Order: sequence, then C-alpha cells, then structure tokens
Amino acid sequence: MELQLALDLVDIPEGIKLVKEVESFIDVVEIGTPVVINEGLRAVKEMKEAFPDLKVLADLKIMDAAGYEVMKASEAGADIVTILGAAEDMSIKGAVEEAKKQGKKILVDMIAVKDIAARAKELDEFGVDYICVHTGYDLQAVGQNSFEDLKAIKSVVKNAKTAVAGGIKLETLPEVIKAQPDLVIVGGGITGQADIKAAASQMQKLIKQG
Ligand SMILES: O=C(CO)[C@H](O)[C@H](O)COP(=O)(O)O
Repeated sequence: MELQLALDLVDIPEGIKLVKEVESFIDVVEIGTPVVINEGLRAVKEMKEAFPDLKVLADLKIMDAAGYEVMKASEAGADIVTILGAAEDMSIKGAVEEAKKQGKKILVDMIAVKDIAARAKELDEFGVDYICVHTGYDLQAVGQNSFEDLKAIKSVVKNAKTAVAGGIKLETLPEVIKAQPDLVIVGGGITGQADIKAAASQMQKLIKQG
C-alpha cells in the first residue's frame, strides 16, 4: 500500500516547500487539478526536477483528446496521469496506449460514475493501471465518503491497482486500510494539519502496518 500526497491549494514554491517536509513519508506527489489550472504542466516539471525519486501524478482528470494530453503530461515528467472513468471508452483506450508508449501509468478517477462496479470491470479490461474511487469536495461537503465504493471495485477488479481519495483523515485511515487499496490519496488530511510532518509520518506508519 502506498501513500500519495495531493497538492491542490498551493502554488509551485509552496508545493515544493511542503513536499520537502514530508518527502520521506510519501510515495507519490500529486499535482492537483487546481494547481495544473493555475500553473500549467510547469508544476509537474518543476516538482519532478525537485524530487526525481518521488513518483509524480498529474491530476489532469482528462475527458477528451486523451492521447495528446497524456503525451504532454509525460513530457513534463509525470509518472502517472489521471483520466475520468466517465470518459468515452475510446478516450480511455487512447490514454492507455499513449501511456504504454511513454512508459507511464494511467489512473482512472471514478468521480461521478454511477455504476462503479460495472464501469470498473470494463476499465480493468482496457488495461488501465489504477482505478480510483473518489469523493470530490462537493460531496465531501454533504458528508459522503468512498468506503463502500472501494469495496465494490475491490470485488470486481482483477488486474488494475485500486486507489481511494477524498477527505481521508488520520481518524478515518484505519477504515480505509481495512479495505486494502493499493494507493491511499490524501490532501487536506496532511496539508491542512498544524503539524504536516507528524500527520504524514503517522499516516505512513499506519499504512506500513497495513
Ligand atoms: O482530486 C482531488 C479533488 O478533486 C483531491 O486531490 C483529492 O480529493 C484528495 O484531496 P482531499 O484529501 O483533500 O480530499
């Protein structure tokens, strides 16, 4: 099980400063969608240059023109690129094909997908690398989480790794770990804490205990 730190509400210098503090506790650093919108793929490039040993995920949430966008994110240094599970099958296949060509990985974000289990089964057959259940900020605000969706994809996915994101905190991490995802994605649960280092370190400890 790996830990991914999601950076959503920072600029590039703030992001790099933050990662310096928690570098040894995380496996993947995510350049979140708002950061890509504000800073462009330059954020991916500068993060990879600053931390060549960390995997960098570009959270592009691709919906169309997937091959091209995966190519651009890969050129910027991304190791993993995200596409939406709601995208057309052709787009998902295009993303997988380009990622394979570039030696990169595709993570499918299942945000807003209604029949999670059925779509996860299809995506798994397309050869995606990760399938991620995700409760976005708007549904977190009304008290939702992704624990049941994680169990649902775990029961159907045979090849892809599974991931979970959306409002995970130190207190809820044990319940997430029980479902045994391959990748746990945490943003505010680390970046919003008074002691960022302690939060990341405690999370890594729980994840390592499995
Ligand atoms: O992709 C995202 C929002 O669309 C976030 O990066 C993801 O939800 C993790 O952040 P948090 O733990 O703060 O919810």
